Amino acid sequence: MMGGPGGPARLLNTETSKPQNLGATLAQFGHYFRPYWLGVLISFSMVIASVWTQVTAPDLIGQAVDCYLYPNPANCWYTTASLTATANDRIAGLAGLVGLLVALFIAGALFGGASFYSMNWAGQHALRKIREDLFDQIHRLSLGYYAENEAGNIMSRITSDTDTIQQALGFALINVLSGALLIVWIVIKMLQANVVYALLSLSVVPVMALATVYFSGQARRAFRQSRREMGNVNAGLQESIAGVREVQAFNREDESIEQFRRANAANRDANVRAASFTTALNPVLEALGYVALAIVVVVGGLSLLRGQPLFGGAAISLGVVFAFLQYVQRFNQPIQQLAVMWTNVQSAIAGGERIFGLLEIEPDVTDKPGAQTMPPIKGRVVFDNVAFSYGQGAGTGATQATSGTTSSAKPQVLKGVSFTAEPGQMIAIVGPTGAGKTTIINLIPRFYDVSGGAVTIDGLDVRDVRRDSLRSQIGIVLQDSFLFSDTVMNNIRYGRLDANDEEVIAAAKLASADAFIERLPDGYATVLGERGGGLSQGQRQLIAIARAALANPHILILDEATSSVDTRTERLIQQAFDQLMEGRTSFVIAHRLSTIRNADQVLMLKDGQIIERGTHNELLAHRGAYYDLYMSQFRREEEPAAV
Ligand SMILES: Nc1ncnc2c1ncn2[C@@H]1O[C@H](COP(=O)(O)OP(=O)(O)OP(=O)(O)O)[C@@H](O)[C@H]1O
Repeated sequence: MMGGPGGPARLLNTETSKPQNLGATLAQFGHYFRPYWLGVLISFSMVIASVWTQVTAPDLIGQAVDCYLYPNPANCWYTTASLTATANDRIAGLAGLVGLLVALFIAGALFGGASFYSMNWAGQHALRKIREDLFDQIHRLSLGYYAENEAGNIMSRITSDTDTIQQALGFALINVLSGALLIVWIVIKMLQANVVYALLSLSVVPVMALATVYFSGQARRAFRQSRREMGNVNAGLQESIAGVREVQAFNREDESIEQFRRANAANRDANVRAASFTTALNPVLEALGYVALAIVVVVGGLSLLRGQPLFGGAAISLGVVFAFLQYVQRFNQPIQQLAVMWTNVQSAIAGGERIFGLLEIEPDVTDKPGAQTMPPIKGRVVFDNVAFSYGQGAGTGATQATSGTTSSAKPQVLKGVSFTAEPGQMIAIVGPTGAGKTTIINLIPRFYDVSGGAVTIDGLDVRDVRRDSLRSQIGIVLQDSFLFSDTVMNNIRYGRLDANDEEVIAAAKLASADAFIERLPDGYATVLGERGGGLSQGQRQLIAIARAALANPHILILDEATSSVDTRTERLIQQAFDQLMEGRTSFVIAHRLSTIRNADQVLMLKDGQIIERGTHNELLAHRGAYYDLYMSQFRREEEPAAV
């Protein structure tokens, strides 16, 4: 639950101590942009062209003054017009220059538009690939990863972090690039025009830079915090929705709402903080911009009035003062933009870091290079001295590495488990809660890898075969199998996607699910609610059995429901299980006496070890732990039969 031990607080730490490697993150972005290099190249070229129009315009405005309005041949390079040119000639020349300026502005706007368009094109393509890779990675990560990381946080990476990147690629990056280029280019132009005047005009720049670094640094920190809090808000939301039954059953609505409110308030505070820094920067830079303008006017005006340059250096013309006014004005705008947009780019980089961090996690269960395809399974399953502890794989290890915690020795959940299931046998696994029953069945389809020993099927170690070829031959029916919000037909078809309607219905009949499905409002076309809402638990299990039957697996794994369903449904489920298990090697976490009686072998598990094994009758005769379990748990089931 939110705020509980090992909950979002742990993730918050994970994020805080994560190394921030700008170079590596940029390299990753580069990797995704490489296929769209042409779009990026066009975009960058358009940025250069657009900035060129912006630095050329002040020159032309200066020339309008020096050549036509207040002619000064020494500074007029645009035309050979002399001081004696008539007013009409000067007006005509000025009109031509204005026409050129208009053309320059139009070209600048077109270049600017083209740069945004091509960057967006490349960005959207790269982002699509990033999303696809994320989605693939979600499926590659092992169950161990999901046991340690909240779904809400993972969703936040996929949705809000990619959104941040999208915004940055959409406009912030181009603004930052063109702003930076414009500033450098203007500085060079100013220095070329008049070094002393340029240095005086630029004297506020260090103050601007300091203000920018301070405010954007603070904003970046606040943005980071805000994104982390957003992850917590999402995790809380997701948990509350998924666990709504428990929340209501235990009257924990107030606590749940309060915890959510706290995470939400922390997110709000972080956002307000981020906003206050980004908005405070603008007025500060604007004020400094006016100071720069005042310096240009005062220094330029005094030099012109005195007819000699102040502080030495080359003489200044009125055209140069006009050009400098333009330069300084143009200079202010991108510096403000740069600072604000840079925080956007920074938050995108931070989002990228988190996304690439997720993409870089090596799943702890992967196919070996050159792993072979599992041949059709005959069904001999051997556990050979299997040991297992949770949280030892590479994927979960990576999480620990990023959280900075040292991995302590994990308790062994299975110790020296050995047994053999012959083809077609039914193995019932019994034992107290937490004994390791689920863990054993999780090792057969290789949801986790053993820490010691080996699990082999028909003599092949499950680690040596491709997981898809292994899992496609194993059917699993859990107590609460996941049903999708789709039709009943498609939910069953999930077991084998190429099955036709007749095959689906045949599987439903085998699972004794056909009768109740036919009674649903739209029969097989009935759309189920999320997680199979609208159906009883027994009905959901019957659909899950039909799904497994359709897959026609060689090995079956069944987790019998502990909660009681009505006797009729119970009988149906039992029949369905029996039908399904026929001729297949089956492993059943057994909660019903009838299942255990039918089992070829009963494995009695305690604290991760098999403490007794044999058939039901053999174990009863042994009068050990199984006998005690039988007396306390199963005897009741037998009594009515005995009457
Ligand atoms: N993902 C996990 N990470 C860490 N420990 C786990 C994880 N899953 C289970 N465990 C621990 O492993 C032990 C065995 O759990 P397992 O689920 O196999 O027991 P079980 O016999 O199936 O219990 P039950 O009958 O209650 O389902 C327990 O102590 C449990 O706390």
